Amino acid sequence: MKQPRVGIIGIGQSAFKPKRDDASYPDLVREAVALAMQGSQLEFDDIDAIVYSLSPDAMVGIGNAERLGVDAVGARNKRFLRINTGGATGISSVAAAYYHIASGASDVVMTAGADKVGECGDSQTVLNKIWDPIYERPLPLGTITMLAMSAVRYAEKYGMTQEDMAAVVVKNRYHASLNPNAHLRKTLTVEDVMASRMISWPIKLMDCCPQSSGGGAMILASEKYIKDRNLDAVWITGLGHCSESYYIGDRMGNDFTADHADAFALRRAFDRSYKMAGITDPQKQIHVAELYAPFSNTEFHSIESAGLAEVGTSVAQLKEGRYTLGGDIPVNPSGGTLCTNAIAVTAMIRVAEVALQVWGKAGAHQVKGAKVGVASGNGGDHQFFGTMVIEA
Ligand SMILES: CC(=O)SCCNC(=O)CCNC(=O)[C@H](O)C(C)(C)COP(=O)(O)OP(=O)(O)OC[C@H]1O[C@@H](n2cnc3c(N)ncnc32)[C@H](O)[C@@H]1OP(=O)(O)O
Repeated sequence: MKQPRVGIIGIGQSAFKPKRDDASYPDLVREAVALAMQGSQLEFDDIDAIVYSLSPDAMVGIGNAERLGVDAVGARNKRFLRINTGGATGISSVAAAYYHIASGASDVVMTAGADKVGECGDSQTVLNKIWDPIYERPLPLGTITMLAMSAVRYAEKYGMTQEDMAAVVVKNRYHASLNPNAHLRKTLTVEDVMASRMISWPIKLMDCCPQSSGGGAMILASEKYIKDRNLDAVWITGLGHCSESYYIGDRMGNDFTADHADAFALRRAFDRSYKMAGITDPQKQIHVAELYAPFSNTEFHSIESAGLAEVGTSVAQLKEGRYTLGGDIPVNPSGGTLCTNAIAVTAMIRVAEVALQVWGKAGAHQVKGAKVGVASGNGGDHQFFGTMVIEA
């Protein structure tokens, strides 16, 4: 039986900034919701259910902040569900909205959220609390030290250098310079990145994503609803998830369950969404990718997990320009997570940006002729992964 499709009919995203002193947390959610509503030709009463995208709420400084979100999204008397899979929260939320519709429970679902990472004090101190208090927290682990270990391992296995990592930053900053919503928009050279201060070897300041504040929202609807009203839409044709062990110590060494260099669980999530979408040769069938990569080194294993390069070959291909706008398969044409990271909605923005690309609405960072794209999200201690194929 042919599965009914789920379409994306509205997208709203803030201009992401280091701080949004002008807007409270629910104001930021509302800002994105209003933008998504504007694009969708719908009224609030048309929305059946809300999926609320909220990762660890210590970032926004309000415990169980989804309670505040109910009014911000107009959810009174509606179905309401909070999702949290760390950095993957945004793509998990779009997936939960998809499942509401695919199950037949709802016709029109909104997913929305916001984050104020730039206003949380010190994200690394907050994020350290996600690790086991006895075995891993005291190392000390933060997202940067965790993914620095991944960088060391990837460099050891495949020969990546710090200059190669810098080349990812140069590409993404160029892309972000074309995206008015991106947080870090200044273009850089490899030398600029190399000269920036060391944070956790080999990751330097410019190899890091920033701490961003802003909101995101998307509206999804059933194929029947869209066709009956002759609405404009792009389509989610594949989605996949996979999770990994909590203990990162179990992902290293000679007897590993999964090597921290390679993001095997992410690869499985891509395989699942490609199978559903009928993608058999991603390098030929995917025109654009928005891959969740918060630190420069992680873009390489994300590209390889997405099947856009053989394992260990993405460094060379990136340097040849294959993933830059104008190249064969542009990766993160929005500037990606490396230039903007409001954690609760970052993975939603990956999906939204791919949707805008295949819709032909991405503005100055549009990939010419893009009709099929893929998005991903990573969260927890590199533990939860989600992927999605979007088609025009
Ligand atoms: C699943 C996931 O998403 S994992 C990722 C989750 N997110 C994170 O882990 C956030 C990672 N980033 C950070 O923690 C911080 O940005 C850090 C540690 C890299 C830097 O923070 P700090 O040392 O406190 O820098 P601080 O905020 O004081 O800023 C100092 C300067 O560096 C700049 N800066 C801060 N972060 C970055 C960055 N990532 N890249 C480039 N410049 C930056 C600031 O704009 C500021 O510039 P200015 O002096 O010209 O105004």
